[in-house]
Amino acid sequence: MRQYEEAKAAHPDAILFFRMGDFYEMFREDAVIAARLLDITLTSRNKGNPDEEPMAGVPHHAAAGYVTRLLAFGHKVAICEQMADPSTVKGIVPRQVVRVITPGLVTDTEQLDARANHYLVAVDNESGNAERGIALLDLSTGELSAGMIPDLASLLAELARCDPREVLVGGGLDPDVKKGAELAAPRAVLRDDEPLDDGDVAATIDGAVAEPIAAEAASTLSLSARRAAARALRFAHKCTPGSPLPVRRIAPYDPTATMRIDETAQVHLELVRGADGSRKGTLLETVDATVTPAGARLLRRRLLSPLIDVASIRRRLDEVQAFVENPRARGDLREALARVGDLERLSVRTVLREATPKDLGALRDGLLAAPAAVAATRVIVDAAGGLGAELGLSGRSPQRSTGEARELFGAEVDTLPEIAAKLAAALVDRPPALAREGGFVREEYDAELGTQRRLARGGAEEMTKLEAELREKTGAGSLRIRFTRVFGWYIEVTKTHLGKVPPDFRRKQTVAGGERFTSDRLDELADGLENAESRALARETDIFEGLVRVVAENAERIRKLARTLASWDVAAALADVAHRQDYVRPAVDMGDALVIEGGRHPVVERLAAAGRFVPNDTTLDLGGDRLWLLTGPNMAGKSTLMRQVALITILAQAGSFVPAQAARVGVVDRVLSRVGASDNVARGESTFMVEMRETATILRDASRRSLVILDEIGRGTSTYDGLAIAWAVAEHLYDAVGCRAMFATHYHELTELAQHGPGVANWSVSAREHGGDVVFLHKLVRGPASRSYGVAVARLAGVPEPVLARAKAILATLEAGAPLPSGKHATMRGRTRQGSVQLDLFAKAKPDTDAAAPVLETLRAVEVERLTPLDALTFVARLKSLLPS
Ligand SMILES: Nc1ncnc2c1ncn2[C@@H]1O[C@H](COP(=O)(O)OP(=O)(O)OP(=O)(O)O)[C@@H](O)[C@H]1O
Repeated sequence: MRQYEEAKAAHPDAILFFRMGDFYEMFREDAVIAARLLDITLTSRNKGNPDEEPMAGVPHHAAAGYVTRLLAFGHKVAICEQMADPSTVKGIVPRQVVRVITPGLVTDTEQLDARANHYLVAVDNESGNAERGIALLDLSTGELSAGMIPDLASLLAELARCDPREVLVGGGLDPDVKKGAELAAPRAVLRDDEPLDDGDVAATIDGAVAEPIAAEAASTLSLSARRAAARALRFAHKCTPGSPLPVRRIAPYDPTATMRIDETAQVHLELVRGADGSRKGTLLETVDATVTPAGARLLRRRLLSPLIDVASIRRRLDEVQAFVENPRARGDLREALARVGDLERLSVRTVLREATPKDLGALRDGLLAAPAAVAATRVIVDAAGGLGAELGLSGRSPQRSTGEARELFGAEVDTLPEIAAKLAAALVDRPPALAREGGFVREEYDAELGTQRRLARGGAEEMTKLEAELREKTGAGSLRIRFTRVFGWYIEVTKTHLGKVPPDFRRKQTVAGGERFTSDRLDELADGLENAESRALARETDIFEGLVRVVAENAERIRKLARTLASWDVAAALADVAHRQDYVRPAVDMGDALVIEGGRHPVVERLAAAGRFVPNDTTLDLGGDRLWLLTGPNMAGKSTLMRQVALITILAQAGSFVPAQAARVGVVDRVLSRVGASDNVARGESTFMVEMRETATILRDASRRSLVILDEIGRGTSTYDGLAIAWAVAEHLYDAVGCRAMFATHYHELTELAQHGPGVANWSVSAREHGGDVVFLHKLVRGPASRSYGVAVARLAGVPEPVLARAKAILATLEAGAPLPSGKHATMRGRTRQGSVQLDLFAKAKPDTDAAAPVLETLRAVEVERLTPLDALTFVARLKSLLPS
């Protein structure tokens, strides 16, 4: 247990999987926790003795599944392995913790979602400022980026975007970060990180990786960013003590270089996760036709951080267009890529010395498929002279030159032919997942291996021959030569034939049906055979380690290839979607307009029956209509329309074609949205509180270049408050922010805002009533909605007829300005229509009105300290009497 004590002392916060033969055993508290969480039997070690203690175990070959479950509960798992074959060691087998698996540091392809990155995030807040350093590490792909985050809202947007499994916070977990992070990154385990001295930053970074990267990082990154990177690397390095981390650079991460999609907008727009947390019904699911895991991950990242640099966006669109125009190249490429697999993650596994023969086999298949992918893109380069015109509204039609196409698709792509050839020559067609049983290297690959295998095979044949010989010689028909792992080779003779056993047989064991023997000849053959087998296995292990080393040395080349293939995969996939779903290339510029002709909602159009989705034109333009007031009955399609505008913008800036007949997108820096009312019980806040908080964020963060989408602001409170807030918010967006905004509302009074100034436009989504039922046309028309059809929609929803009839009657009287059934006046709408109360919300606050003047005068004159309580009451009554009734 000394070894156990040592390993546990080094990793007190992890559950220790202590390898003993074919099992990983857990002891004490670890065993108790694991038994409870994994539903495995809790036993005890040294039962009945004073040092009896709890123990639980899992078979080593099934460990991955158990580890995954423990990680899901937020635990760390330390894997302590036997470092030598127990049969070759005298005394205690040396053991060592080779890996600590934590929720954020998973590299086993079986445990990872192939189509999403798996991040550990480190936040450095030691300065205590709102501006923090942030680092994003995906150990499974070896990517690390770091930068500065200006404020808490940006931090939460970033956490929501990358959906980390673990967040390290240096400088103390302040309650705001903790609360925000728990909501923005619900799957993450939050950890307080240890202190870090500024002087240790460079050494910590370089100590964790194979080749120094700290100096280069210092030239591009701020100290806080590097501190965050050092925290992530320090943590990861402690978890993979045996090998340097597969990180080759710290990529600068600049949140201002990409469109920020607010945490709430990500949720409301259902970009990558739907309401139920899955991919179902999301934008990602609709446009993700990638065929490689790395391509899927890249597309996901691109959708969550669209670009704002026009040239880069056009470059991506050029790639997509090239594949739209070359369906054959697209098809060939996708066919080749489908065989490529996950080169990125597999190469990282070789660097971490975690690769299995199966992984090497997959790498081989991927590398062998790469040249066909390159050849497919060559077709595009060759056809480049004749590439067509840019579509969309820009009116330009640039002819792409061969040079540009060559630049797009890389003049030279290194497909590592020598590594592919080596792996192809060495490995069998389908290598097994476990290295220790051998059988994955081709016999022809290595002379020594060939010799030993032949000897082993020869030995096995000799055994068969010997068995036949002995049977014949002794006349014992039931004589068998057998092998078991524990017992080795033996000759078994059943009871009936024992009399025929020759004298040179030596008895080894008595079993139920007979006796087991050995002989000199059998021993000699068995030795030869075992020797040959173990030599063959040793040789194979050497070859395997050599191959892993060679691949690891070339990991950076493989990753470069993987990145190229991933970006082609994304372009070809988007082209495929564009082709199938009839998307067009958007024109993207730095203008102020967002012009969509015949736009469709990418997700809703797929769910609608074929041909039933109604396209709509929308133009938001800082020089024209920039604030849309959208009215229309429930279920008319207001939310759908607004989301469609946001999604088309996001798709365009992510570099995708868009679901429209034509589109021009003047770059948007942020998409901010507040859609629908949702309770946030976790935050302990009411619907209205959440709504106002989100609205506050929008008003604070929106810039002139932002796109703001507000759906039914103010609905969570009383009508007057709600309308007043909605009105003021719309005004602020118009006057102070001056951005492009869409505002859907059921407050018909709000449509009067159109008189506020140029650029405020009323639109409505039309519906028709037909025999008491409402028919949704889903078509946008200029002007406010004429009425709201609430009662008709209620009928659609199955509200009983008597209730509907009563509602209709009340509505009619209200609209005529009559009081409520209780006798009191209630609605704003009725009175406004009659003109009896005109809302004058735009009027600036007026100075004291004439009516209030006597009240104020009286108030000013009173000497408060001379009033008795009774006087005070009388005084209030007098004040009241001075006010006009
Ligand atoms: N352009 C369209 N073409 C066809 N069907 C549409 C269209 N727009 C919306 N729909 C359908 O109408 C349904 C209701 O749309 P949506 O939720 O956008 O309405 P809404 O006006 O926002 O309603 P509410 O005011 O009740 O929130 C959608 O689920 C969709 O199926």
